[in-house]
Amino acid sequence: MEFSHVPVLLYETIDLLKIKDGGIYVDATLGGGGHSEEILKRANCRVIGLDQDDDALAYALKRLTSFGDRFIALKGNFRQIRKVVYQLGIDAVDGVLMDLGVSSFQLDNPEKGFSYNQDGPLDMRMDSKNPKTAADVVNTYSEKELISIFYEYGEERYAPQIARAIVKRREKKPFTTTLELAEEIIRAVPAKARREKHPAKRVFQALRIEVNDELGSLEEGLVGAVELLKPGGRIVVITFHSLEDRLVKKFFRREENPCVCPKDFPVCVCGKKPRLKIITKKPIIPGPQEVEKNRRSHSAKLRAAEKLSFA
Ligand SMILES: C[S@@+](CC[C@H](N)C(=O)[O-])C[C@H]1O[C@@H](n2cnc3c(N)ncnc32)[C@H](O)[C@@H]1O
Repeated sequence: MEFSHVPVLLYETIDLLKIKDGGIYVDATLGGGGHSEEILKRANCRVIGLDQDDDALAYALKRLTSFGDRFIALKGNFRQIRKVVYQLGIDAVDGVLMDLGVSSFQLDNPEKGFSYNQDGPLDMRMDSKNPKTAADVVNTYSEKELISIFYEYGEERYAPQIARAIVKRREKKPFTTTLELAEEIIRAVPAKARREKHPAKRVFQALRIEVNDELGSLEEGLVGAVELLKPGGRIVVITFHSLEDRLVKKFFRREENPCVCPKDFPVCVCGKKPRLKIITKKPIIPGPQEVEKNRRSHSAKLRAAEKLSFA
């Protein structure tokens, strides 16, 4: 299958990273290498590209081979960003980029099991070594657990109806494919919900987040990234749904203003020092032209912060 992915908010991202000669940058979500390529073109710098998907790594390696040893591709989860970079003998970097979620290549490849429009195995693992698939979640989690992940990770209002239908159906035959599940969800929701977005959209998002522990990885990845940054180094994060964006916003705010002393204390006694300065007071979003050219960019939000010199 042809690898196709249009990088989102490309020039905004590269400008915010302040790419410079001699700099070292981590593209923690390498994907098709679109952002990495632009970083490498911008200055005589180095890029460490990280991805947990073998197919993405293979494609990006081929695409960026002309940059020689300025580009290194590594397999790994960005929750271990520090460990992976330290293993290269590098103890600090000038910038980190996280362009979250899955690429168009992953979404459009039915074999990966992310699509509710095309049939494929109910998989959804970005890392094929991950032992848990979406089928495992759907066929083994209790009804209560399914309701909870559909509510929490999918913000799905019909979570109880959908979980009930899944549990009833799997008693007869476990789910194995994406369309089996999508069709069951369509049957489970009221008719009016079938007229708006695809009724399976939110449940598929929830399952993907659960299978890949996306929010847990993000929390750990952000902590690791900040520790890895040099003073003055920047972190840029592009999110695609409100759960991710909220997490990044809160993390940046906590790092900018970490004091936990009661408000009426005249001076800070908790000793927590700020480590970041937020660069984007409001998130940057794609303009209408970008959204028109690339529909998948419509929900993107970019936030950036800089590591403080004394942090
Ligand atoms: C939106 S795509 C990135 C696209 C890329 N910026 C480009 O221009 O082609 C996200 C990529 O990050 C990878 N990914 C998502 N979460 C990850 C994680 N926790 N650790 C490593 N890679 C991750 C996915 O496998 C996917 O290839």
